Amino acid sequence: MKIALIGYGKMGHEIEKIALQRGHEIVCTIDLNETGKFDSPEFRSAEAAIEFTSPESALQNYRRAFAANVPVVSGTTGWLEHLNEIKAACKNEGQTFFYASNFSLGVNIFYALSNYLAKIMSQFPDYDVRMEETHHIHKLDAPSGTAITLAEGILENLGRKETWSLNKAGNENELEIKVFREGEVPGIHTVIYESEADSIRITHDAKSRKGFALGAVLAAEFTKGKKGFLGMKDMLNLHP
Ligand SMILES: NC(=O)C1=CN([C@@H]2O[C@H](COP(=O)(O)OP(=O)(O)OC[C@H]3O[C@@H](n4cnc5c(N)ncnc54)[C@H](O)[C@@H]3O)[C@@H](O)[C@H]2O)C=CC1
Ligand SMILES: O=C(O)C1=N[C@H](C(=O)O)C[C@H](O)C1
Repeated sequence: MKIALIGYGKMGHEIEKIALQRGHEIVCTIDLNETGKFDSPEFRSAEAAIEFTSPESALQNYRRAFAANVPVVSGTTGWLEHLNEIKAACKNEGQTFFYASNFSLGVNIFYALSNYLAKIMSQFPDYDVRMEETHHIHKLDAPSGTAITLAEGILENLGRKETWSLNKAGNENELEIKVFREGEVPGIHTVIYESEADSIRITHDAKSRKGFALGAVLAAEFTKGKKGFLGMKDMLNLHP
């Protein structure tokens, strides 16, 4: 497949390695201040563009790729206030867009496990729930996109928390997400249920960025011949 990379940072480089190993061709890379490349024949020839940039630039990148009729796979976090605009572009303009807050298989299994645990815990109000996430010091957004997806699943399935809050314990209707930034940590997410008697913790600990990158390349392969807004639920049959 002909793949373009929008964002040639930590994830862009990791994705390039996996894409080449899987026999794909990288036809174009676009990083900061290279927007002219969106109009190039190389970019226009891409069968999918994989976008990992920054919260502020993601939306513009999607629009530019759509203008060239190139399907987009994106993992950039922190831009979801514009989600409806992108869903509308898929529906009304026939664009293809695949989004995941986390592309790794392990985290998507973890989402399903956490949703199931929350459903069980809806019957046991003696347990309070909180979350923790740890990432490298370069990360721009907090909490992580993964933590927000986990929190949304818990709110939906637990039924006794109304919203999540960042680093703010105390209000019993709020699910606290505690954020840590340390060294070069690729990503650790923990969900903790605690009663007076005991605690139950489930953790996903990424060993590297390989799992995220493989998932993004698999998603690009999955978009072939498809239109509309796609996600991991479409690619994997994991979420209850
Ligand atoms: N969904 C997932 O599975 C994962 C998501 N991420 C997310 O992906 C994003 C990028 O992560 P990293 O690669 O670690 O960051 P990074 O900072 O290493 O790389 C981002 C790259 O995008 C470039 N960039 C910034 N603005 C741009 C623009 N307007 N056009 C083109 N390029 C631009 C930067 O110069 C940089 O090279 C973050 O939002 C992060 O949270 C990261 C890992 C996994
Ligand atoms: O910025 C990162 O590195 C990561 N970002 C994603 C997120 O915000 O959840 C996914 C992963 O945890 C790594």
